[in-house]
Amino acid sequence: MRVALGSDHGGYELKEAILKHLKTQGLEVQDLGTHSNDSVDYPKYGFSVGSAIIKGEADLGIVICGTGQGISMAANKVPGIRSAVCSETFSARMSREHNNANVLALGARVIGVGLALEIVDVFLKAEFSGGRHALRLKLISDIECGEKV
Ligand SMILES: O=C(CO)[C@H](O)[C@H](O)COP(=O)(O)O
Repeated sequence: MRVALGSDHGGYELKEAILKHLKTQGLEVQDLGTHSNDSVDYPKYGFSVGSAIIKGEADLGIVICGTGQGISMAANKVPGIRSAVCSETFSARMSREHNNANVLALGARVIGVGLALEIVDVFLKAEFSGGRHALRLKLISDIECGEKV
């Protein structure tokens, strides 16, 4: 599995911990920045991760900022991206099983590293259930195309 990672300065240290964690699991990880604690603008990193997935360069993405909210909003503006902010493992699993989320968003100022790594593991392991959920995702996609649902 190929995973794209991105964060702003608020998420930089957690991104580094996740990068190390995923590499020890033998996953192919693309680090799209940021690369220091210097202040940057999170939309750029949400866009980079979302674009990598849509271009087929990564299977799933993980984005991190202070709260996870802003970078998730930015990633969700890339058509085809379904980014879910998760602060516990249940939502992380359901975001894959029911919503086929392709990006996990974390708030480095919200949760600690230990919980974040557990959430990452659950998210990457879970699989989309399909069935009735696929129809609902089609409706989300219709909204994205400007259709009324
Ligand atoms: O959480 C975030 C966006 O949702 C950002 O990380 C946060 O807004 C950055 O704040 P500051 O510039 O004060 O470090």
